[in-house]
Amino acid sequence: MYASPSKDDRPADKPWTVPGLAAAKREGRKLAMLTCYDAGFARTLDAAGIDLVLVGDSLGMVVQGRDSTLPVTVADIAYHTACVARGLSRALLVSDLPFAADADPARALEASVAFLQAGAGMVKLEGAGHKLEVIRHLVEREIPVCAHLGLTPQSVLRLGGYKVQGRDEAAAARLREDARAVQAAGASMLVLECVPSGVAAAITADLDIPTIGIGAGPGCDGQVLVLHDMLGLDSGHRRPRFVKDFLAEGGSVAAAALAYAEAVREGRFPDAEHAYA
Ligand SMILES: Nc1nc(=O)c2c([nH]1)NC[C@@H]1CN(c3ccc(C(=O)N[C@@H](CCC(=O)O)C(=O)O)cc3)CN21
Ligand SMILES: CC(C)C(=O)C(=O)O
Repeated sequence: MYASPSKDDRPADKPWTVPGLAAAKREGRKLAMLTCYDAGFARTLDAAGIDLVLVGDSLGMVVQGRDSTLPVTVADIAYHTACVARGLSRALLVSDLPFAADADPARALEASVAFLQAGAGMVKLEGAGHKLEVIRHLVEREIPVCAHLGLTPQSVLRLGGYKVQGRDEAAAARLREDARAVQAAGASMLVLECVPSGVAAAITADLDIPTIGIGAGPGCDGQVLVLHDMLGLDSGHRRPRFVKDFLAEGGSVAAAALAYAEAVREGRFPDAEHAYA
């Protein structure tokens, strides 16, 4: 028997699709995203209503204990993508192209195919510039792409540390141009990391694709945090301003994920204390 549609059919209970993300933005529904690296946490986050999970190259730091994301390989991300995929039934799985795997279109395609075949629904890559060609190459070959601008951790050697980006007017204008360019290249979503709240809000208003902030203020269409950070684990370095421990108030991993999802949806996270002015 087919269930008839009713007011009780919440679209939030259906698996997320790429078109669903753009619809969420149009309808003003905020997206809650967390990183995740294994099936056990994936099941818990999925059940708590987390919309998107990211197998981020942050796994190099929080899982492997390295001091940057640069040593992470395509095989590492593919392995964790397969693990996470087995734990999900509703959340959309995004996998990070690690350092240099997106250096040219052919390499990026090969890695992205491996991630989609392991269960990802989208791949993420850092930057604009020559990466625009990579985005177009992937999107033309039916691979949904999430772009990532602002603080791009794979640029840590050039940047000299993990610092807020787009602080002066010229840098903010460049960031806004890059954001328009990744959308024009075909990106379906955009992560904005460590940018002043006003700049992120302006970019969010400029674009039709959802923006997902981390240290980018409350004006984005969604938020992401590293799982270990929102569970209060010691990351081995100074805790960034945007990190909030949701386990402290939740009392369990499931409650922490639920509290995070609700705080994002209701616009209570991030507040000014967890953003850059
Ligand atoms: N555990 C963890 N959480 C993350 O969010 C994260 C990683 N690892 N690894 C990869 C990158 C590195 N990230 C970081 C790391 C440090 C800061 C940080 O301390 N930022 C300063 C900004 C200072 C400024 O420029 O004003 C801060 O005080 O928040 C930000 C992002 C984000 N990503
Ligand atoms: C922090 C998020 C956005 C990320 O890129 C990662 O986990 O690698």
